[in-house]
Amino acid sequence: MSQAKPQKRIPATVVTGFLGSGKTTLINYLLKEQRDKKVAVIVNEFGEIGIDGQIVVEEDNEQLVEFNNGCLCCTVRDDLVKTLISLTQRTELDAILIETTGLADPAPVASTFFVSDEIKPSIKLDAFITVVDACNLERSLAGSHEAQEQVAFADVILINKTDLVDAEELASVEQKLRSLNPLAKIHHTQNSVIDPALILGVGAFELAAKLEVDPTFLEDLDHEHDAEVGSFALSSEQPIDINKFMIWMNDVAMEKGEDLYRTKGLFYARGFSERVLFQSVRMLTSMSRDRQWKPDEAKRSDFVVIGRNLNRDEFSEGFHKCVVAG
Ligand SMILES: Nc1nc2c(ncn2[C@@H]2O[C@H](COP(=O)(O)OP(=O)(O)OP(=O)(O)O)[C@@H](O)[C@H]2O)c(=O)[nH]1
Repeated sequence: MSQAKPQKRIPATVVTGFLGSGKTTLINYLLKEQRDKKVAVIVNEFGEIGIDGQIVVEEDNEQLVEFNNGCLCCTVRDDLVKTLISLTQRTELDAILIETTGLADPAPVASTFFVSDEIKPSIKLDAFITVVDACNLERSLAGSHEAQEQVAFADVILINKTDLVDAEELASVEQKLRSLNPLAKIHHTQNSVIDPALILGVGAFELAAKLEVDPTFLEDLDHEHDAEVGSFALSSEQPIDINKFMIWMNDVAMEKGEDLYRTKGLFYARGFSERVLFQSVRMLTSMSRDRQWKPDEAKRSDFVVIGRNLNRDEFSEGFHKCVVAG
């Protein structure tokens, strides 16, 4: 009897970053480097004419380009879902790249992948890549909420235009980014040149991979800084009542959705033989079973919270109320 072939889920990579940071340069570079692959590109721009789309098309007609006029984060999320569905039906794709406008709020784009049952079986959000202009980071962050969110949401950050800053400035840019997003992988680039393997097919949920390599990774995560956007980690070695946690976090997400950008956690949950993965994007929360705990592994829960003006003590209190009393 022949077995049904499991459906391959196409990885989708969202490229975000502030105006002029080097997103189109990156997409073009990736297309050139991936000539042997079938890659679809969705370019999202304000305005009637898709300039970036025209720049991206180049001469290679193996690759598909779709346009959305308007901003992905506000008006055209339905269009994004429709475009993604049509892409999966049209051809066997190896990857999808989505370039957002420099002014995009990343949360609604991310949430598209969480909420749409139509695209979930065939497309997976692989990673959020945020391209940062090393020369203009401070200015962009100061002037734009979206720029802060793009950094806070990133799974991978490219500090681009390194040719325009000296080593000291570069170190300070990196420190600033780290304080806003301690989880993201950071790479330095010039003209967005990077090994595609470092940004494509990396898996959006970086926390699990990082903890495999370094279980103490989250221990130094608390940062004291003035920025409105920040992050902290909460941990416990005692089991968590995951139902209680979900109820609490759903309430918190509803109440603070505007300021709670993103959370990610791996939990030692009572009654589960697997690690439990929880993440949220603004008001949307999701939970799933991860791999089995290994026999020699110390069970623990680590939960990372990224957002604006969040009170760590309040979160810590709520979190520790979900710890099962020993
Ligand atoms: N000096 C320097 N210029 C760069 C680098 N990377 C990109 N640029 C230039 O920066 C400008 C903007 O690059 P784009 O790739 O169009 O930036 P973008 O993020 O797509 O811009 P928007 O679509 O406006 O948001 C272009 O003129 C690029 O050639 C770099 O590493 N160094």
